[in-house]
Amino acid sequence: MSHSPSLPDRPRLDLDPELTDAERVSALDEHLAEIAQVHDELAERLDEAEARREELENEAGQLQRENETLKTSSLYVATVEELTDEGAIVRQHGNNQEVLTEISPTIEEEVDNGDRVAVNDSFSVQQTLSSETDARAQAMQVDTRPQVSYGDIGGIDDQIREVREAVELPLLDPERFDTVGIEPPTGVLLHGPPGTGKTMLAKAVANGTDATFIKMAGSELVRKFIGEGARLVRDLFELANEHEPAVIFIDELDAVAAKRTDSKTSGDAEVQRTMMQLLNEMDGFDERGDVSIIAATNRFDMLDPAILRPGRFDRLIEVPEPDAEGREQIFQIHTRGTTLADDVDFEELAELTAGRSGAEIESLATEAGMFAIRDDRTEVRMADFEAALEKITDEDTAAEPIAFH
Ligand SMILES: Nc1ncnc2c1ncn2[C@@H]1O[C@H](COP(=O)(O)OP(=O)(O)OP(=O)(O)O)[C@@H](O)[C@H]1O
Repeated sequence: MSHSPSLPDRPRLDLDPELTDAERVSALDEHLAEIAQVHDELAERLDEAEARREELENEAGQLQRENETLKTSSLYVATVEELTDEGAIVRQHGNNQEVLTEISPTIEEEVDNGDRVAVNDSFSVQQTLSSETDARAQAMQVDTRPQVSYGDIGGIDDQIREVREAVELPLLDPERFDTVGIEPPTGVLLHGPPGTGKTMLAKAVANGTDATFIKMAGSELVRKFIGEGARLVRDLFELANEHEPAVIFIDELDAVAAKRTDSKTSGDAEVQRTMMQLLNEMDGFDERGDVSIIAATNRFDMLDPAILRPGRFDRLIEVPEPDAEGREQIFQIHTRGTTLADDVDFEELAELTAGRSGAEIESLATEAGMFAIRDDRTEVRMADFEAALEKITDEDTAAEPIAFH
């Protein structure tokens, strides 16, 4: 197809006034023929242009559709294992498949080993994932100055003492262990029902030793960051080293360290890999500096005994539901900033809340405050606590038929 930009010249007609009629007619005929020719030529050009327009329209439509599918089709998340001359080796999360693939030229420069990237159906790397979506940032919560102190925790004084012995002493006074000739515990495992202050305790230890608190939730490792568990565990210990002194807190340890089952599903294999990485990190713990490891679980019975061997989580501390005295203390702690009426009796409230955890007592105190606010009062009365307790008990009954006491 020709696309010559210039159009044929417009035929000109110069009639000599001296011409005879016959000559004039023949000149006009000739001119008409020229015009007809230019017309044909232009008509042909127009056809060509129309055809070209149609072709371009089709092309545009196709690109538009491709663009839409690219935008709407899901991309898979993978990690770049290695950049080679032949392309990038990426490992897809979820199924752990390793593939040799190419990187889209527009982002070739940005991609590095270890990056999280998005790949399309044919595994070609389409984009690198920004730091906001970076699993490391999402999976770990770093608090350089946790605000919890031992005085904020009620009813578990023995546990506080035990944790301090196991974690603070080796950090603050390592010679004492040397002198007696014993190894300080490697990891402390807090176990007990939910909401009893295990996380608080780990934060308070970090606060008490001026250490950075780094938390990772075991359940998220296996649910949200499938395929990345082992790498994240390695990152966790690396991060702790960078932030020395640091307290590593692994919540819901049972999610990554459950007893081995016979099933050979890939999910299980993935959890196993994560646990192996954790065991490796803990076994290499001697060379580590001022890093303490604390873990928590509500499902002690589910733990793989391998994780409890000496040199791993070798200090077990049970954090039970608070007793009456503990509940009274927790009421006091969570109403420190509250204006209380004289009739508020924590001893009685403690009796009324048998079986409740610290977390539940905290929400009870908040709920009681809400009753006072609704009633336009500035002080919270005993009746507000009672109403709050009733509300919470009703909610429990609605949520599950077997309620607390
Ligand atoms: N012993 C306690 N003293 C004071 N407050 C407590 C106590 N236990 C729990 N709380 C309150 O409940 C909240 C939740 O507690 P925390 O997260 O420490 O519980 P946990 O044992 O780690 O729970 P889970 O097992 O569900 O992670 C705390 O922020 C705190 O306000």
